[in-house]
Amino acid sequence: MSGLGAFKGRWFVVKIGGELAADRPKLAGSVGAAVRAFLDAGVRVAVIHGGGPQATELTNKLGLTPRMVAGRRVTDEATLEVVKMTLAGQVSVDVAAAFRLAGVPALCTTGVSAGLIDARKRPPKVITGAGPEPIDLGLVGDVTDVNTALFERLSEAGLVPVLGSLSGDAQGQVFNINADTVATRVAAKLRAAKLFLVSNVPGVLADKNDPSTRIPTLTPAEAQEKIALGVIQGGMIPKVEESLSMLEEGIEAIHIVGISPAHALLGEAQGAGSFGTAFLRNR
Ligand SMILES: Nc1ncnc2c1ncn2[C@@H]1O[C@H](COP(=O)(O)OP(=O)(O)O)[C@@H](O)[C@H]1O
Ligand SMILES: CC(=O)N[C@@H](CCC(=O)OP(=O)(O)O)C(=O)O
Repeated sequence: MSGLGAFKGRWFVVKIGGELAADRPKLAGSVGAAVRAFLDAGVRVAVIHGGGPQATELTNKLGLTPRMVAGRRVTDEATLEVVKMTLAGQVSVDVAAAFRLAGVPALCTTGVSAGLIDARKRPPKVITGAGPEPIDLGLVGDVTDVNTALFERLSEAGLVPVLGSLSGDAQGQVFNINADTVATRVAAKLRAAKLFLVSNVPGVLADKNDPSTRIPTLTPAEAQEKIALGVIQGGMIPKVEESLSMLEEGIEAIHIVGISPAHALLGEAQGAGSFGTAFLRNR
């Protein structure tokens, strides 16, 4: 028995790092198969994907210079064009194809569509790991609202909403948002039973270069300490920070999990800390 039946009717939100979209059969056999199993158990699923590596690659090809600050992209007009081309283009179609392969009816779009994700420009902020001065990230947004009624309707129609992490406002402005951030906000608004951040690493590692050092569970205090000590760096910082903010909003289970082995996501859904890193409010 899978144990997933306990979550029937609840939402699972799954975030896929952009890097994972490149290998469609691998994505289908891991995340796709897990989402199929969630749906079969009556769990509602929403997926958010990134596309950071593809955006960086295209930025370089165009002779522009990518700039990341603590895992977030500084986004001027030209960079936003690149992010639109990659997230809403290449990555969206690759993810759609992988889900087709897995027999998952995914409707792939971005948070801009029908106001699924509403945002406003993020004001300059002091960013962890980037010095004491406030940083203006340009056309990067903060989520202001999630159209949960539309998520519900898509789910009731038998579809899995799959969103690239672009968002917009009613004035027609488009914003780039870190996909981990969008996934966290969507999970909170949907009151999701679980949020999974699926990445190229098996979880939070005590030594980021050694996959055998996965930490099965972390409390908020332990996670903050690992950021302060520099054990958690770069793209892992937004994942962990967003996870912690979500725990503060009262949601109990966030899991950072890898794409390998293929059954890691499904296994982690059935046993917290068995294949990834689970964030728990208390232990
Ligand atoms: N302690 C850590 N444990 C695991 N990964 C870490 C750690 N510190 C930094 N990282 C880096 O974070 C990366 C994952 O973040 P990121 O590349 O943004 O993933 P994604 O594109 O899936 O959102 C890993 O590839 C790794 O290089
Ligand atoms: C503001 C910001 O940083 N946006 C991200 C959105 C894509 C993303 O998060 O992609 P991954 O999940 O593959 O890292 C970016 O432009 O890279």
